Amino acid sequence: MTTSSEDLKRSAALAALDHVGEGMALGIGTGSTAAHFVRALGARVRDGLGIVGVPTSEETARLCAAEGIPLTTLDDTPHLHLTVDGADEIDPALRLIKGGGGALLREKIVAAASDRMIVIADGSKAVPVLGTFPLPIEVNLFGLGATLREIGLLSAELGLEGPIRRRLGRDGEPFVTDGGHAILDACFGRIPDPEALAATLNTIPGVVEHGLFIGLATQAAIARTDGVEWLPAREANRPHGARP
Ligand SMILES: O=C(CO)[C@H](O)[C@H](O)COP(=O)(O)O
Repeated sequence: MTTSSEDLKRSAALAALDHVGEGMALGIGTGSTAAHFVRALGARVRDGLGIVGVPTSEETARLCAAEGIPLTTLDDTPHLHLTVDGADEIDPALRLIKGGGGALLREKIVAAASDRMIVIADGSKAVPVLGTFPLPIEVNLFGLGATLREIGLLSAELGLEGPIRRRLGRDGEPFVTDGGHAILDACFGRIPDPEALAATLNTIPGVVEHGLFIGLATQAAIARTDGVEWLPAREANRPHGARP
């Protein structure tokens, strides 16, 4: 019997669900893998599990509502126990590229508000070096051309070259995030020093956020045909608010 990629995503989601307990405040991720988690969590909630969730996108909020998962906001619940989310790439140090679904800003805010972040993914997302997946960068619509130029110039100083394109939606129109911003997809290829690139992007005024998640994931559940591999690069329970 063959195992489909959806089966693997579901296996990773179910492995993460084992870490959810009564009374938890959860960050709930976005994307097709996170959707498996939402559906499995919904079934547990209907069986009586008491949790509240903060969704990382309008799409996830709609799915949670359909599953009967009680939702809250970071205004009412600013400290979360655990976030479960997918990723586009995961390296051995648990550094991530996220934002393939365009939700990276809320995903990063929610992950940063959480004691722990479990990344769920099928094996295709585990890479030795980040960068094959184009890096999503959320930018303000004002000054978009100038921001794009600045990203190109500063990343070239780090030895990173390649096209940077404004993302289009399925309808061919420019993609707009839940926060009303644009996404640029930077096709740099290998990113040997993600910390340096993150620090550089953080200095560019029009950049709202970027898809490099560094020091946020505490564990990853990577589902392969022979089972779920956990990457515990660091033990869970990063002190709240402490980031390297
Ligand atoms: O970062 C994300 C959305 O912004 C997703 O978690 C990431 O794109 C993975 O999605 P999928 O599980 O559908 O492959």
